[in-house]
Amino acid sequence: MDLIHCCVRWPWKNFPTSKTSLFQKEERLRHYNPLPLTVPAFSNRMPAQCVFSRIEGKGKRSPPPPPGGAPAKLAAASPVASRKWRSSAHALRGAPRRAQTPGSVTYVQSNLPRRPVPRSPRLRPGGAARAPGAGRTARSHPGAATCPFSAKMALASGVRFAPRALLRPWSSPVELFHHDRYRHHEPPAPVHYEDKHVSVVKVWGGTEPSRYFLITARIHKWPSGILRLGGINGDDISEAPRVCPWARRWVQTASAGPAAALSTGAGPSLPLFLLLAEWVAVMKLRNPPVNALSLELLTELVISLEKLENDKTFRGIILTSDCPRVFCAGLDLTEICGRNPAHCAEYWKAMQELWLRMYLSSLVLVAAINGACPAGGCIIALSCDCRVLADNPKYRIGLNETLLGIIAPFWLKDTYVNTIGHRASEQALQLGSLFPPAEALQVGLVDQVVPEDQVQSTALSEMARWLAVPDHARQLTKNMMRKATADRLLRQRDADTQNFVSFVCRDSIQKSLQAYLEKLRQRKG
Ligand SMILES: CCCCC/C=C\C/C=C\CC/C=C/CC(=O)SCCNC(=O)CCNC(=O)[C@H](O)C(C)(C)COP(=O)(O)OP(=O)(O)OC[C@H]1O[C@@H](n2cnc3c(N)ncnc32)[C@H](O)[C@@H]1OP(=O)(O)O
Repeated sequence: MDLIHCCVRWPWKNFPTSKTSLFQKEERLRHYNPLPLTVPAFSNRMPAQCVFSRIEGKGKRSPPPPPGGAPAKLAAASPVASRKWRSSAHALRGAPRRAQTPGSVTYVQSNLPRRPVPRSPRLRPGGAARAPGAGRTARSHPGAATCPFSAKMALASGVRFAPRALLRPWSSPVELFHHDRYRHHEPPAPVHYEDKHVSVVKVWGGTEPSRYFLITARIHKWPSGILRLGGINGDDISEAPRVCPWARRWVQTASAGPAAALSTGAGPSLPLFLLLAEWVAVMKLRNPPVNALSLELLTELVISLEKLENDKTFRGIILTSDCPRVFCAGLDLTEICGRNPAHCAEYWKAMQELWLRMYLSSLVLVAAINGACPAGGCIIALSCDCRVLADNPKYRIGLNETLLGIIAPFWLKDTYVNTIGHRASEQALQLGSLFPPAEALQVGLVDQVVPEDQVQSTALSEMARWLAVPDHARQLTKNMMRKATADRLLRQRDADTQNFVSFVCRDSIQKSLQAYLEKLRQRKG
């Protein structure tokens, strides 16, 4: 199994959601206006703050990433993830750290007006419809006067209350544009910002209500012309890891291009545009040939889930397969065929544990089902919050236990019933139905069926949709919906294990499992 971490542009996590907190924040900022704002600490929670800053004059080489914290946690979770984190973190850290050289950075910050200001910042895209008073309120602080970029952008976009927008170090007019759009459920539209240093050529919104987007910008006098600053809209997930490295690339380009000035201290300074990154883990099941749930894979999954749950950097996991044509073949029959009862018991406990963790996970789990998904594979998918299935008639999904001569335990049945209802489950379970995509969609087993090459990007869009909901409300609701089902297993876990062991260890069941495995092997030949 592989963990790949990608950034989803997600600025809301630390955004004050309640009116009170937003108001308090504003009040605090209005009366206490320390200048310059301190460079935000590089925290575990937010690997990259959206900093709207400008580097001026001499810069120092960026220091190494901090010890401990998120890198250490990630290192424990996955060396790959850790490497990726470190490289991106390093890149993202580079600029703000350089900026910490006294006097070398100016946070874009405006004089805060003493007069009351509208509480809800509204942005009007296109720049034409400037909000009344925007010109008066969006004056920059003298320290920021050398950086007209942000103020101009804010003005062009018609920010009603630019100072507040600019004071939030993780915010920018571009983000606010999207927040606002989102709140008003309007489709995103391209915007255009101009500055003598940078034009943000286009902000590509995801289809509403997703809010990740990419920004294309032109850095004037920049040899490479248009530069993609970040975003993943419409990209295949396999490209998602590029989202973080954009910052690294940008910084690298910066030191190679005209902005070599940054390191030499000569030449013009350039605005630096860092985007907030939050993290969605992409878990790829990789247990060839068919991702059968071996004891090892189950254990890996449980451990990874626990680590991701505990690492508050993550809000969601996209679960998909690295094996061609198969999402997950369900229980590894070799783990319960010809094995002793103790092994079967250990195996079943691991299966229970995985289901419990997934079913009650506080993270958003999206299954990107890019292959066949029978039996236990279907249960893995049903434990997620949302399922996107590739439109291929060979990729069938369902609980086919009866066809193997075995019986789905009550909690598998409950999961099925909770998803597709009682009557449909009754029929499908008895018949051991495996549904092709169109039927799976019709019966409600999956939420979307899309062409195979769009499974990952659709999963990402779905993820954005689910992450749009405040975590606490979504988590409590999930718990409310699922707890009773999970509790039922928790109450009878030992009995369920005993049932399983005594059932699969019966001679007759062992024989039918053997015969089934044999059939699978022969089918290949
Ligand atoms: C009243 C008392 C009640 C008590 C109740 C208590 C407990 C209940 C008891 C039991 C409940 C158990 C719940 C079970 C849920 C399950 O998950 S059972 C597993 C069901 N899985 C399947 O049926 C899937 C079978 N596989 C396939 O259909 C196909 O392999 C595939 C996934 C569609 C892929 O097809 P493809 O053509 O690509 O591959 P091959 O078929 O050629 O297979 C390649 C290779 O892999 C082996 N293999 C396939 N599936 C499994 C598997 N599940 N486990 C182990 N090995 C598998 C296959 O044999 C081939 O092997 P090779 O020839 O050696 O290469």
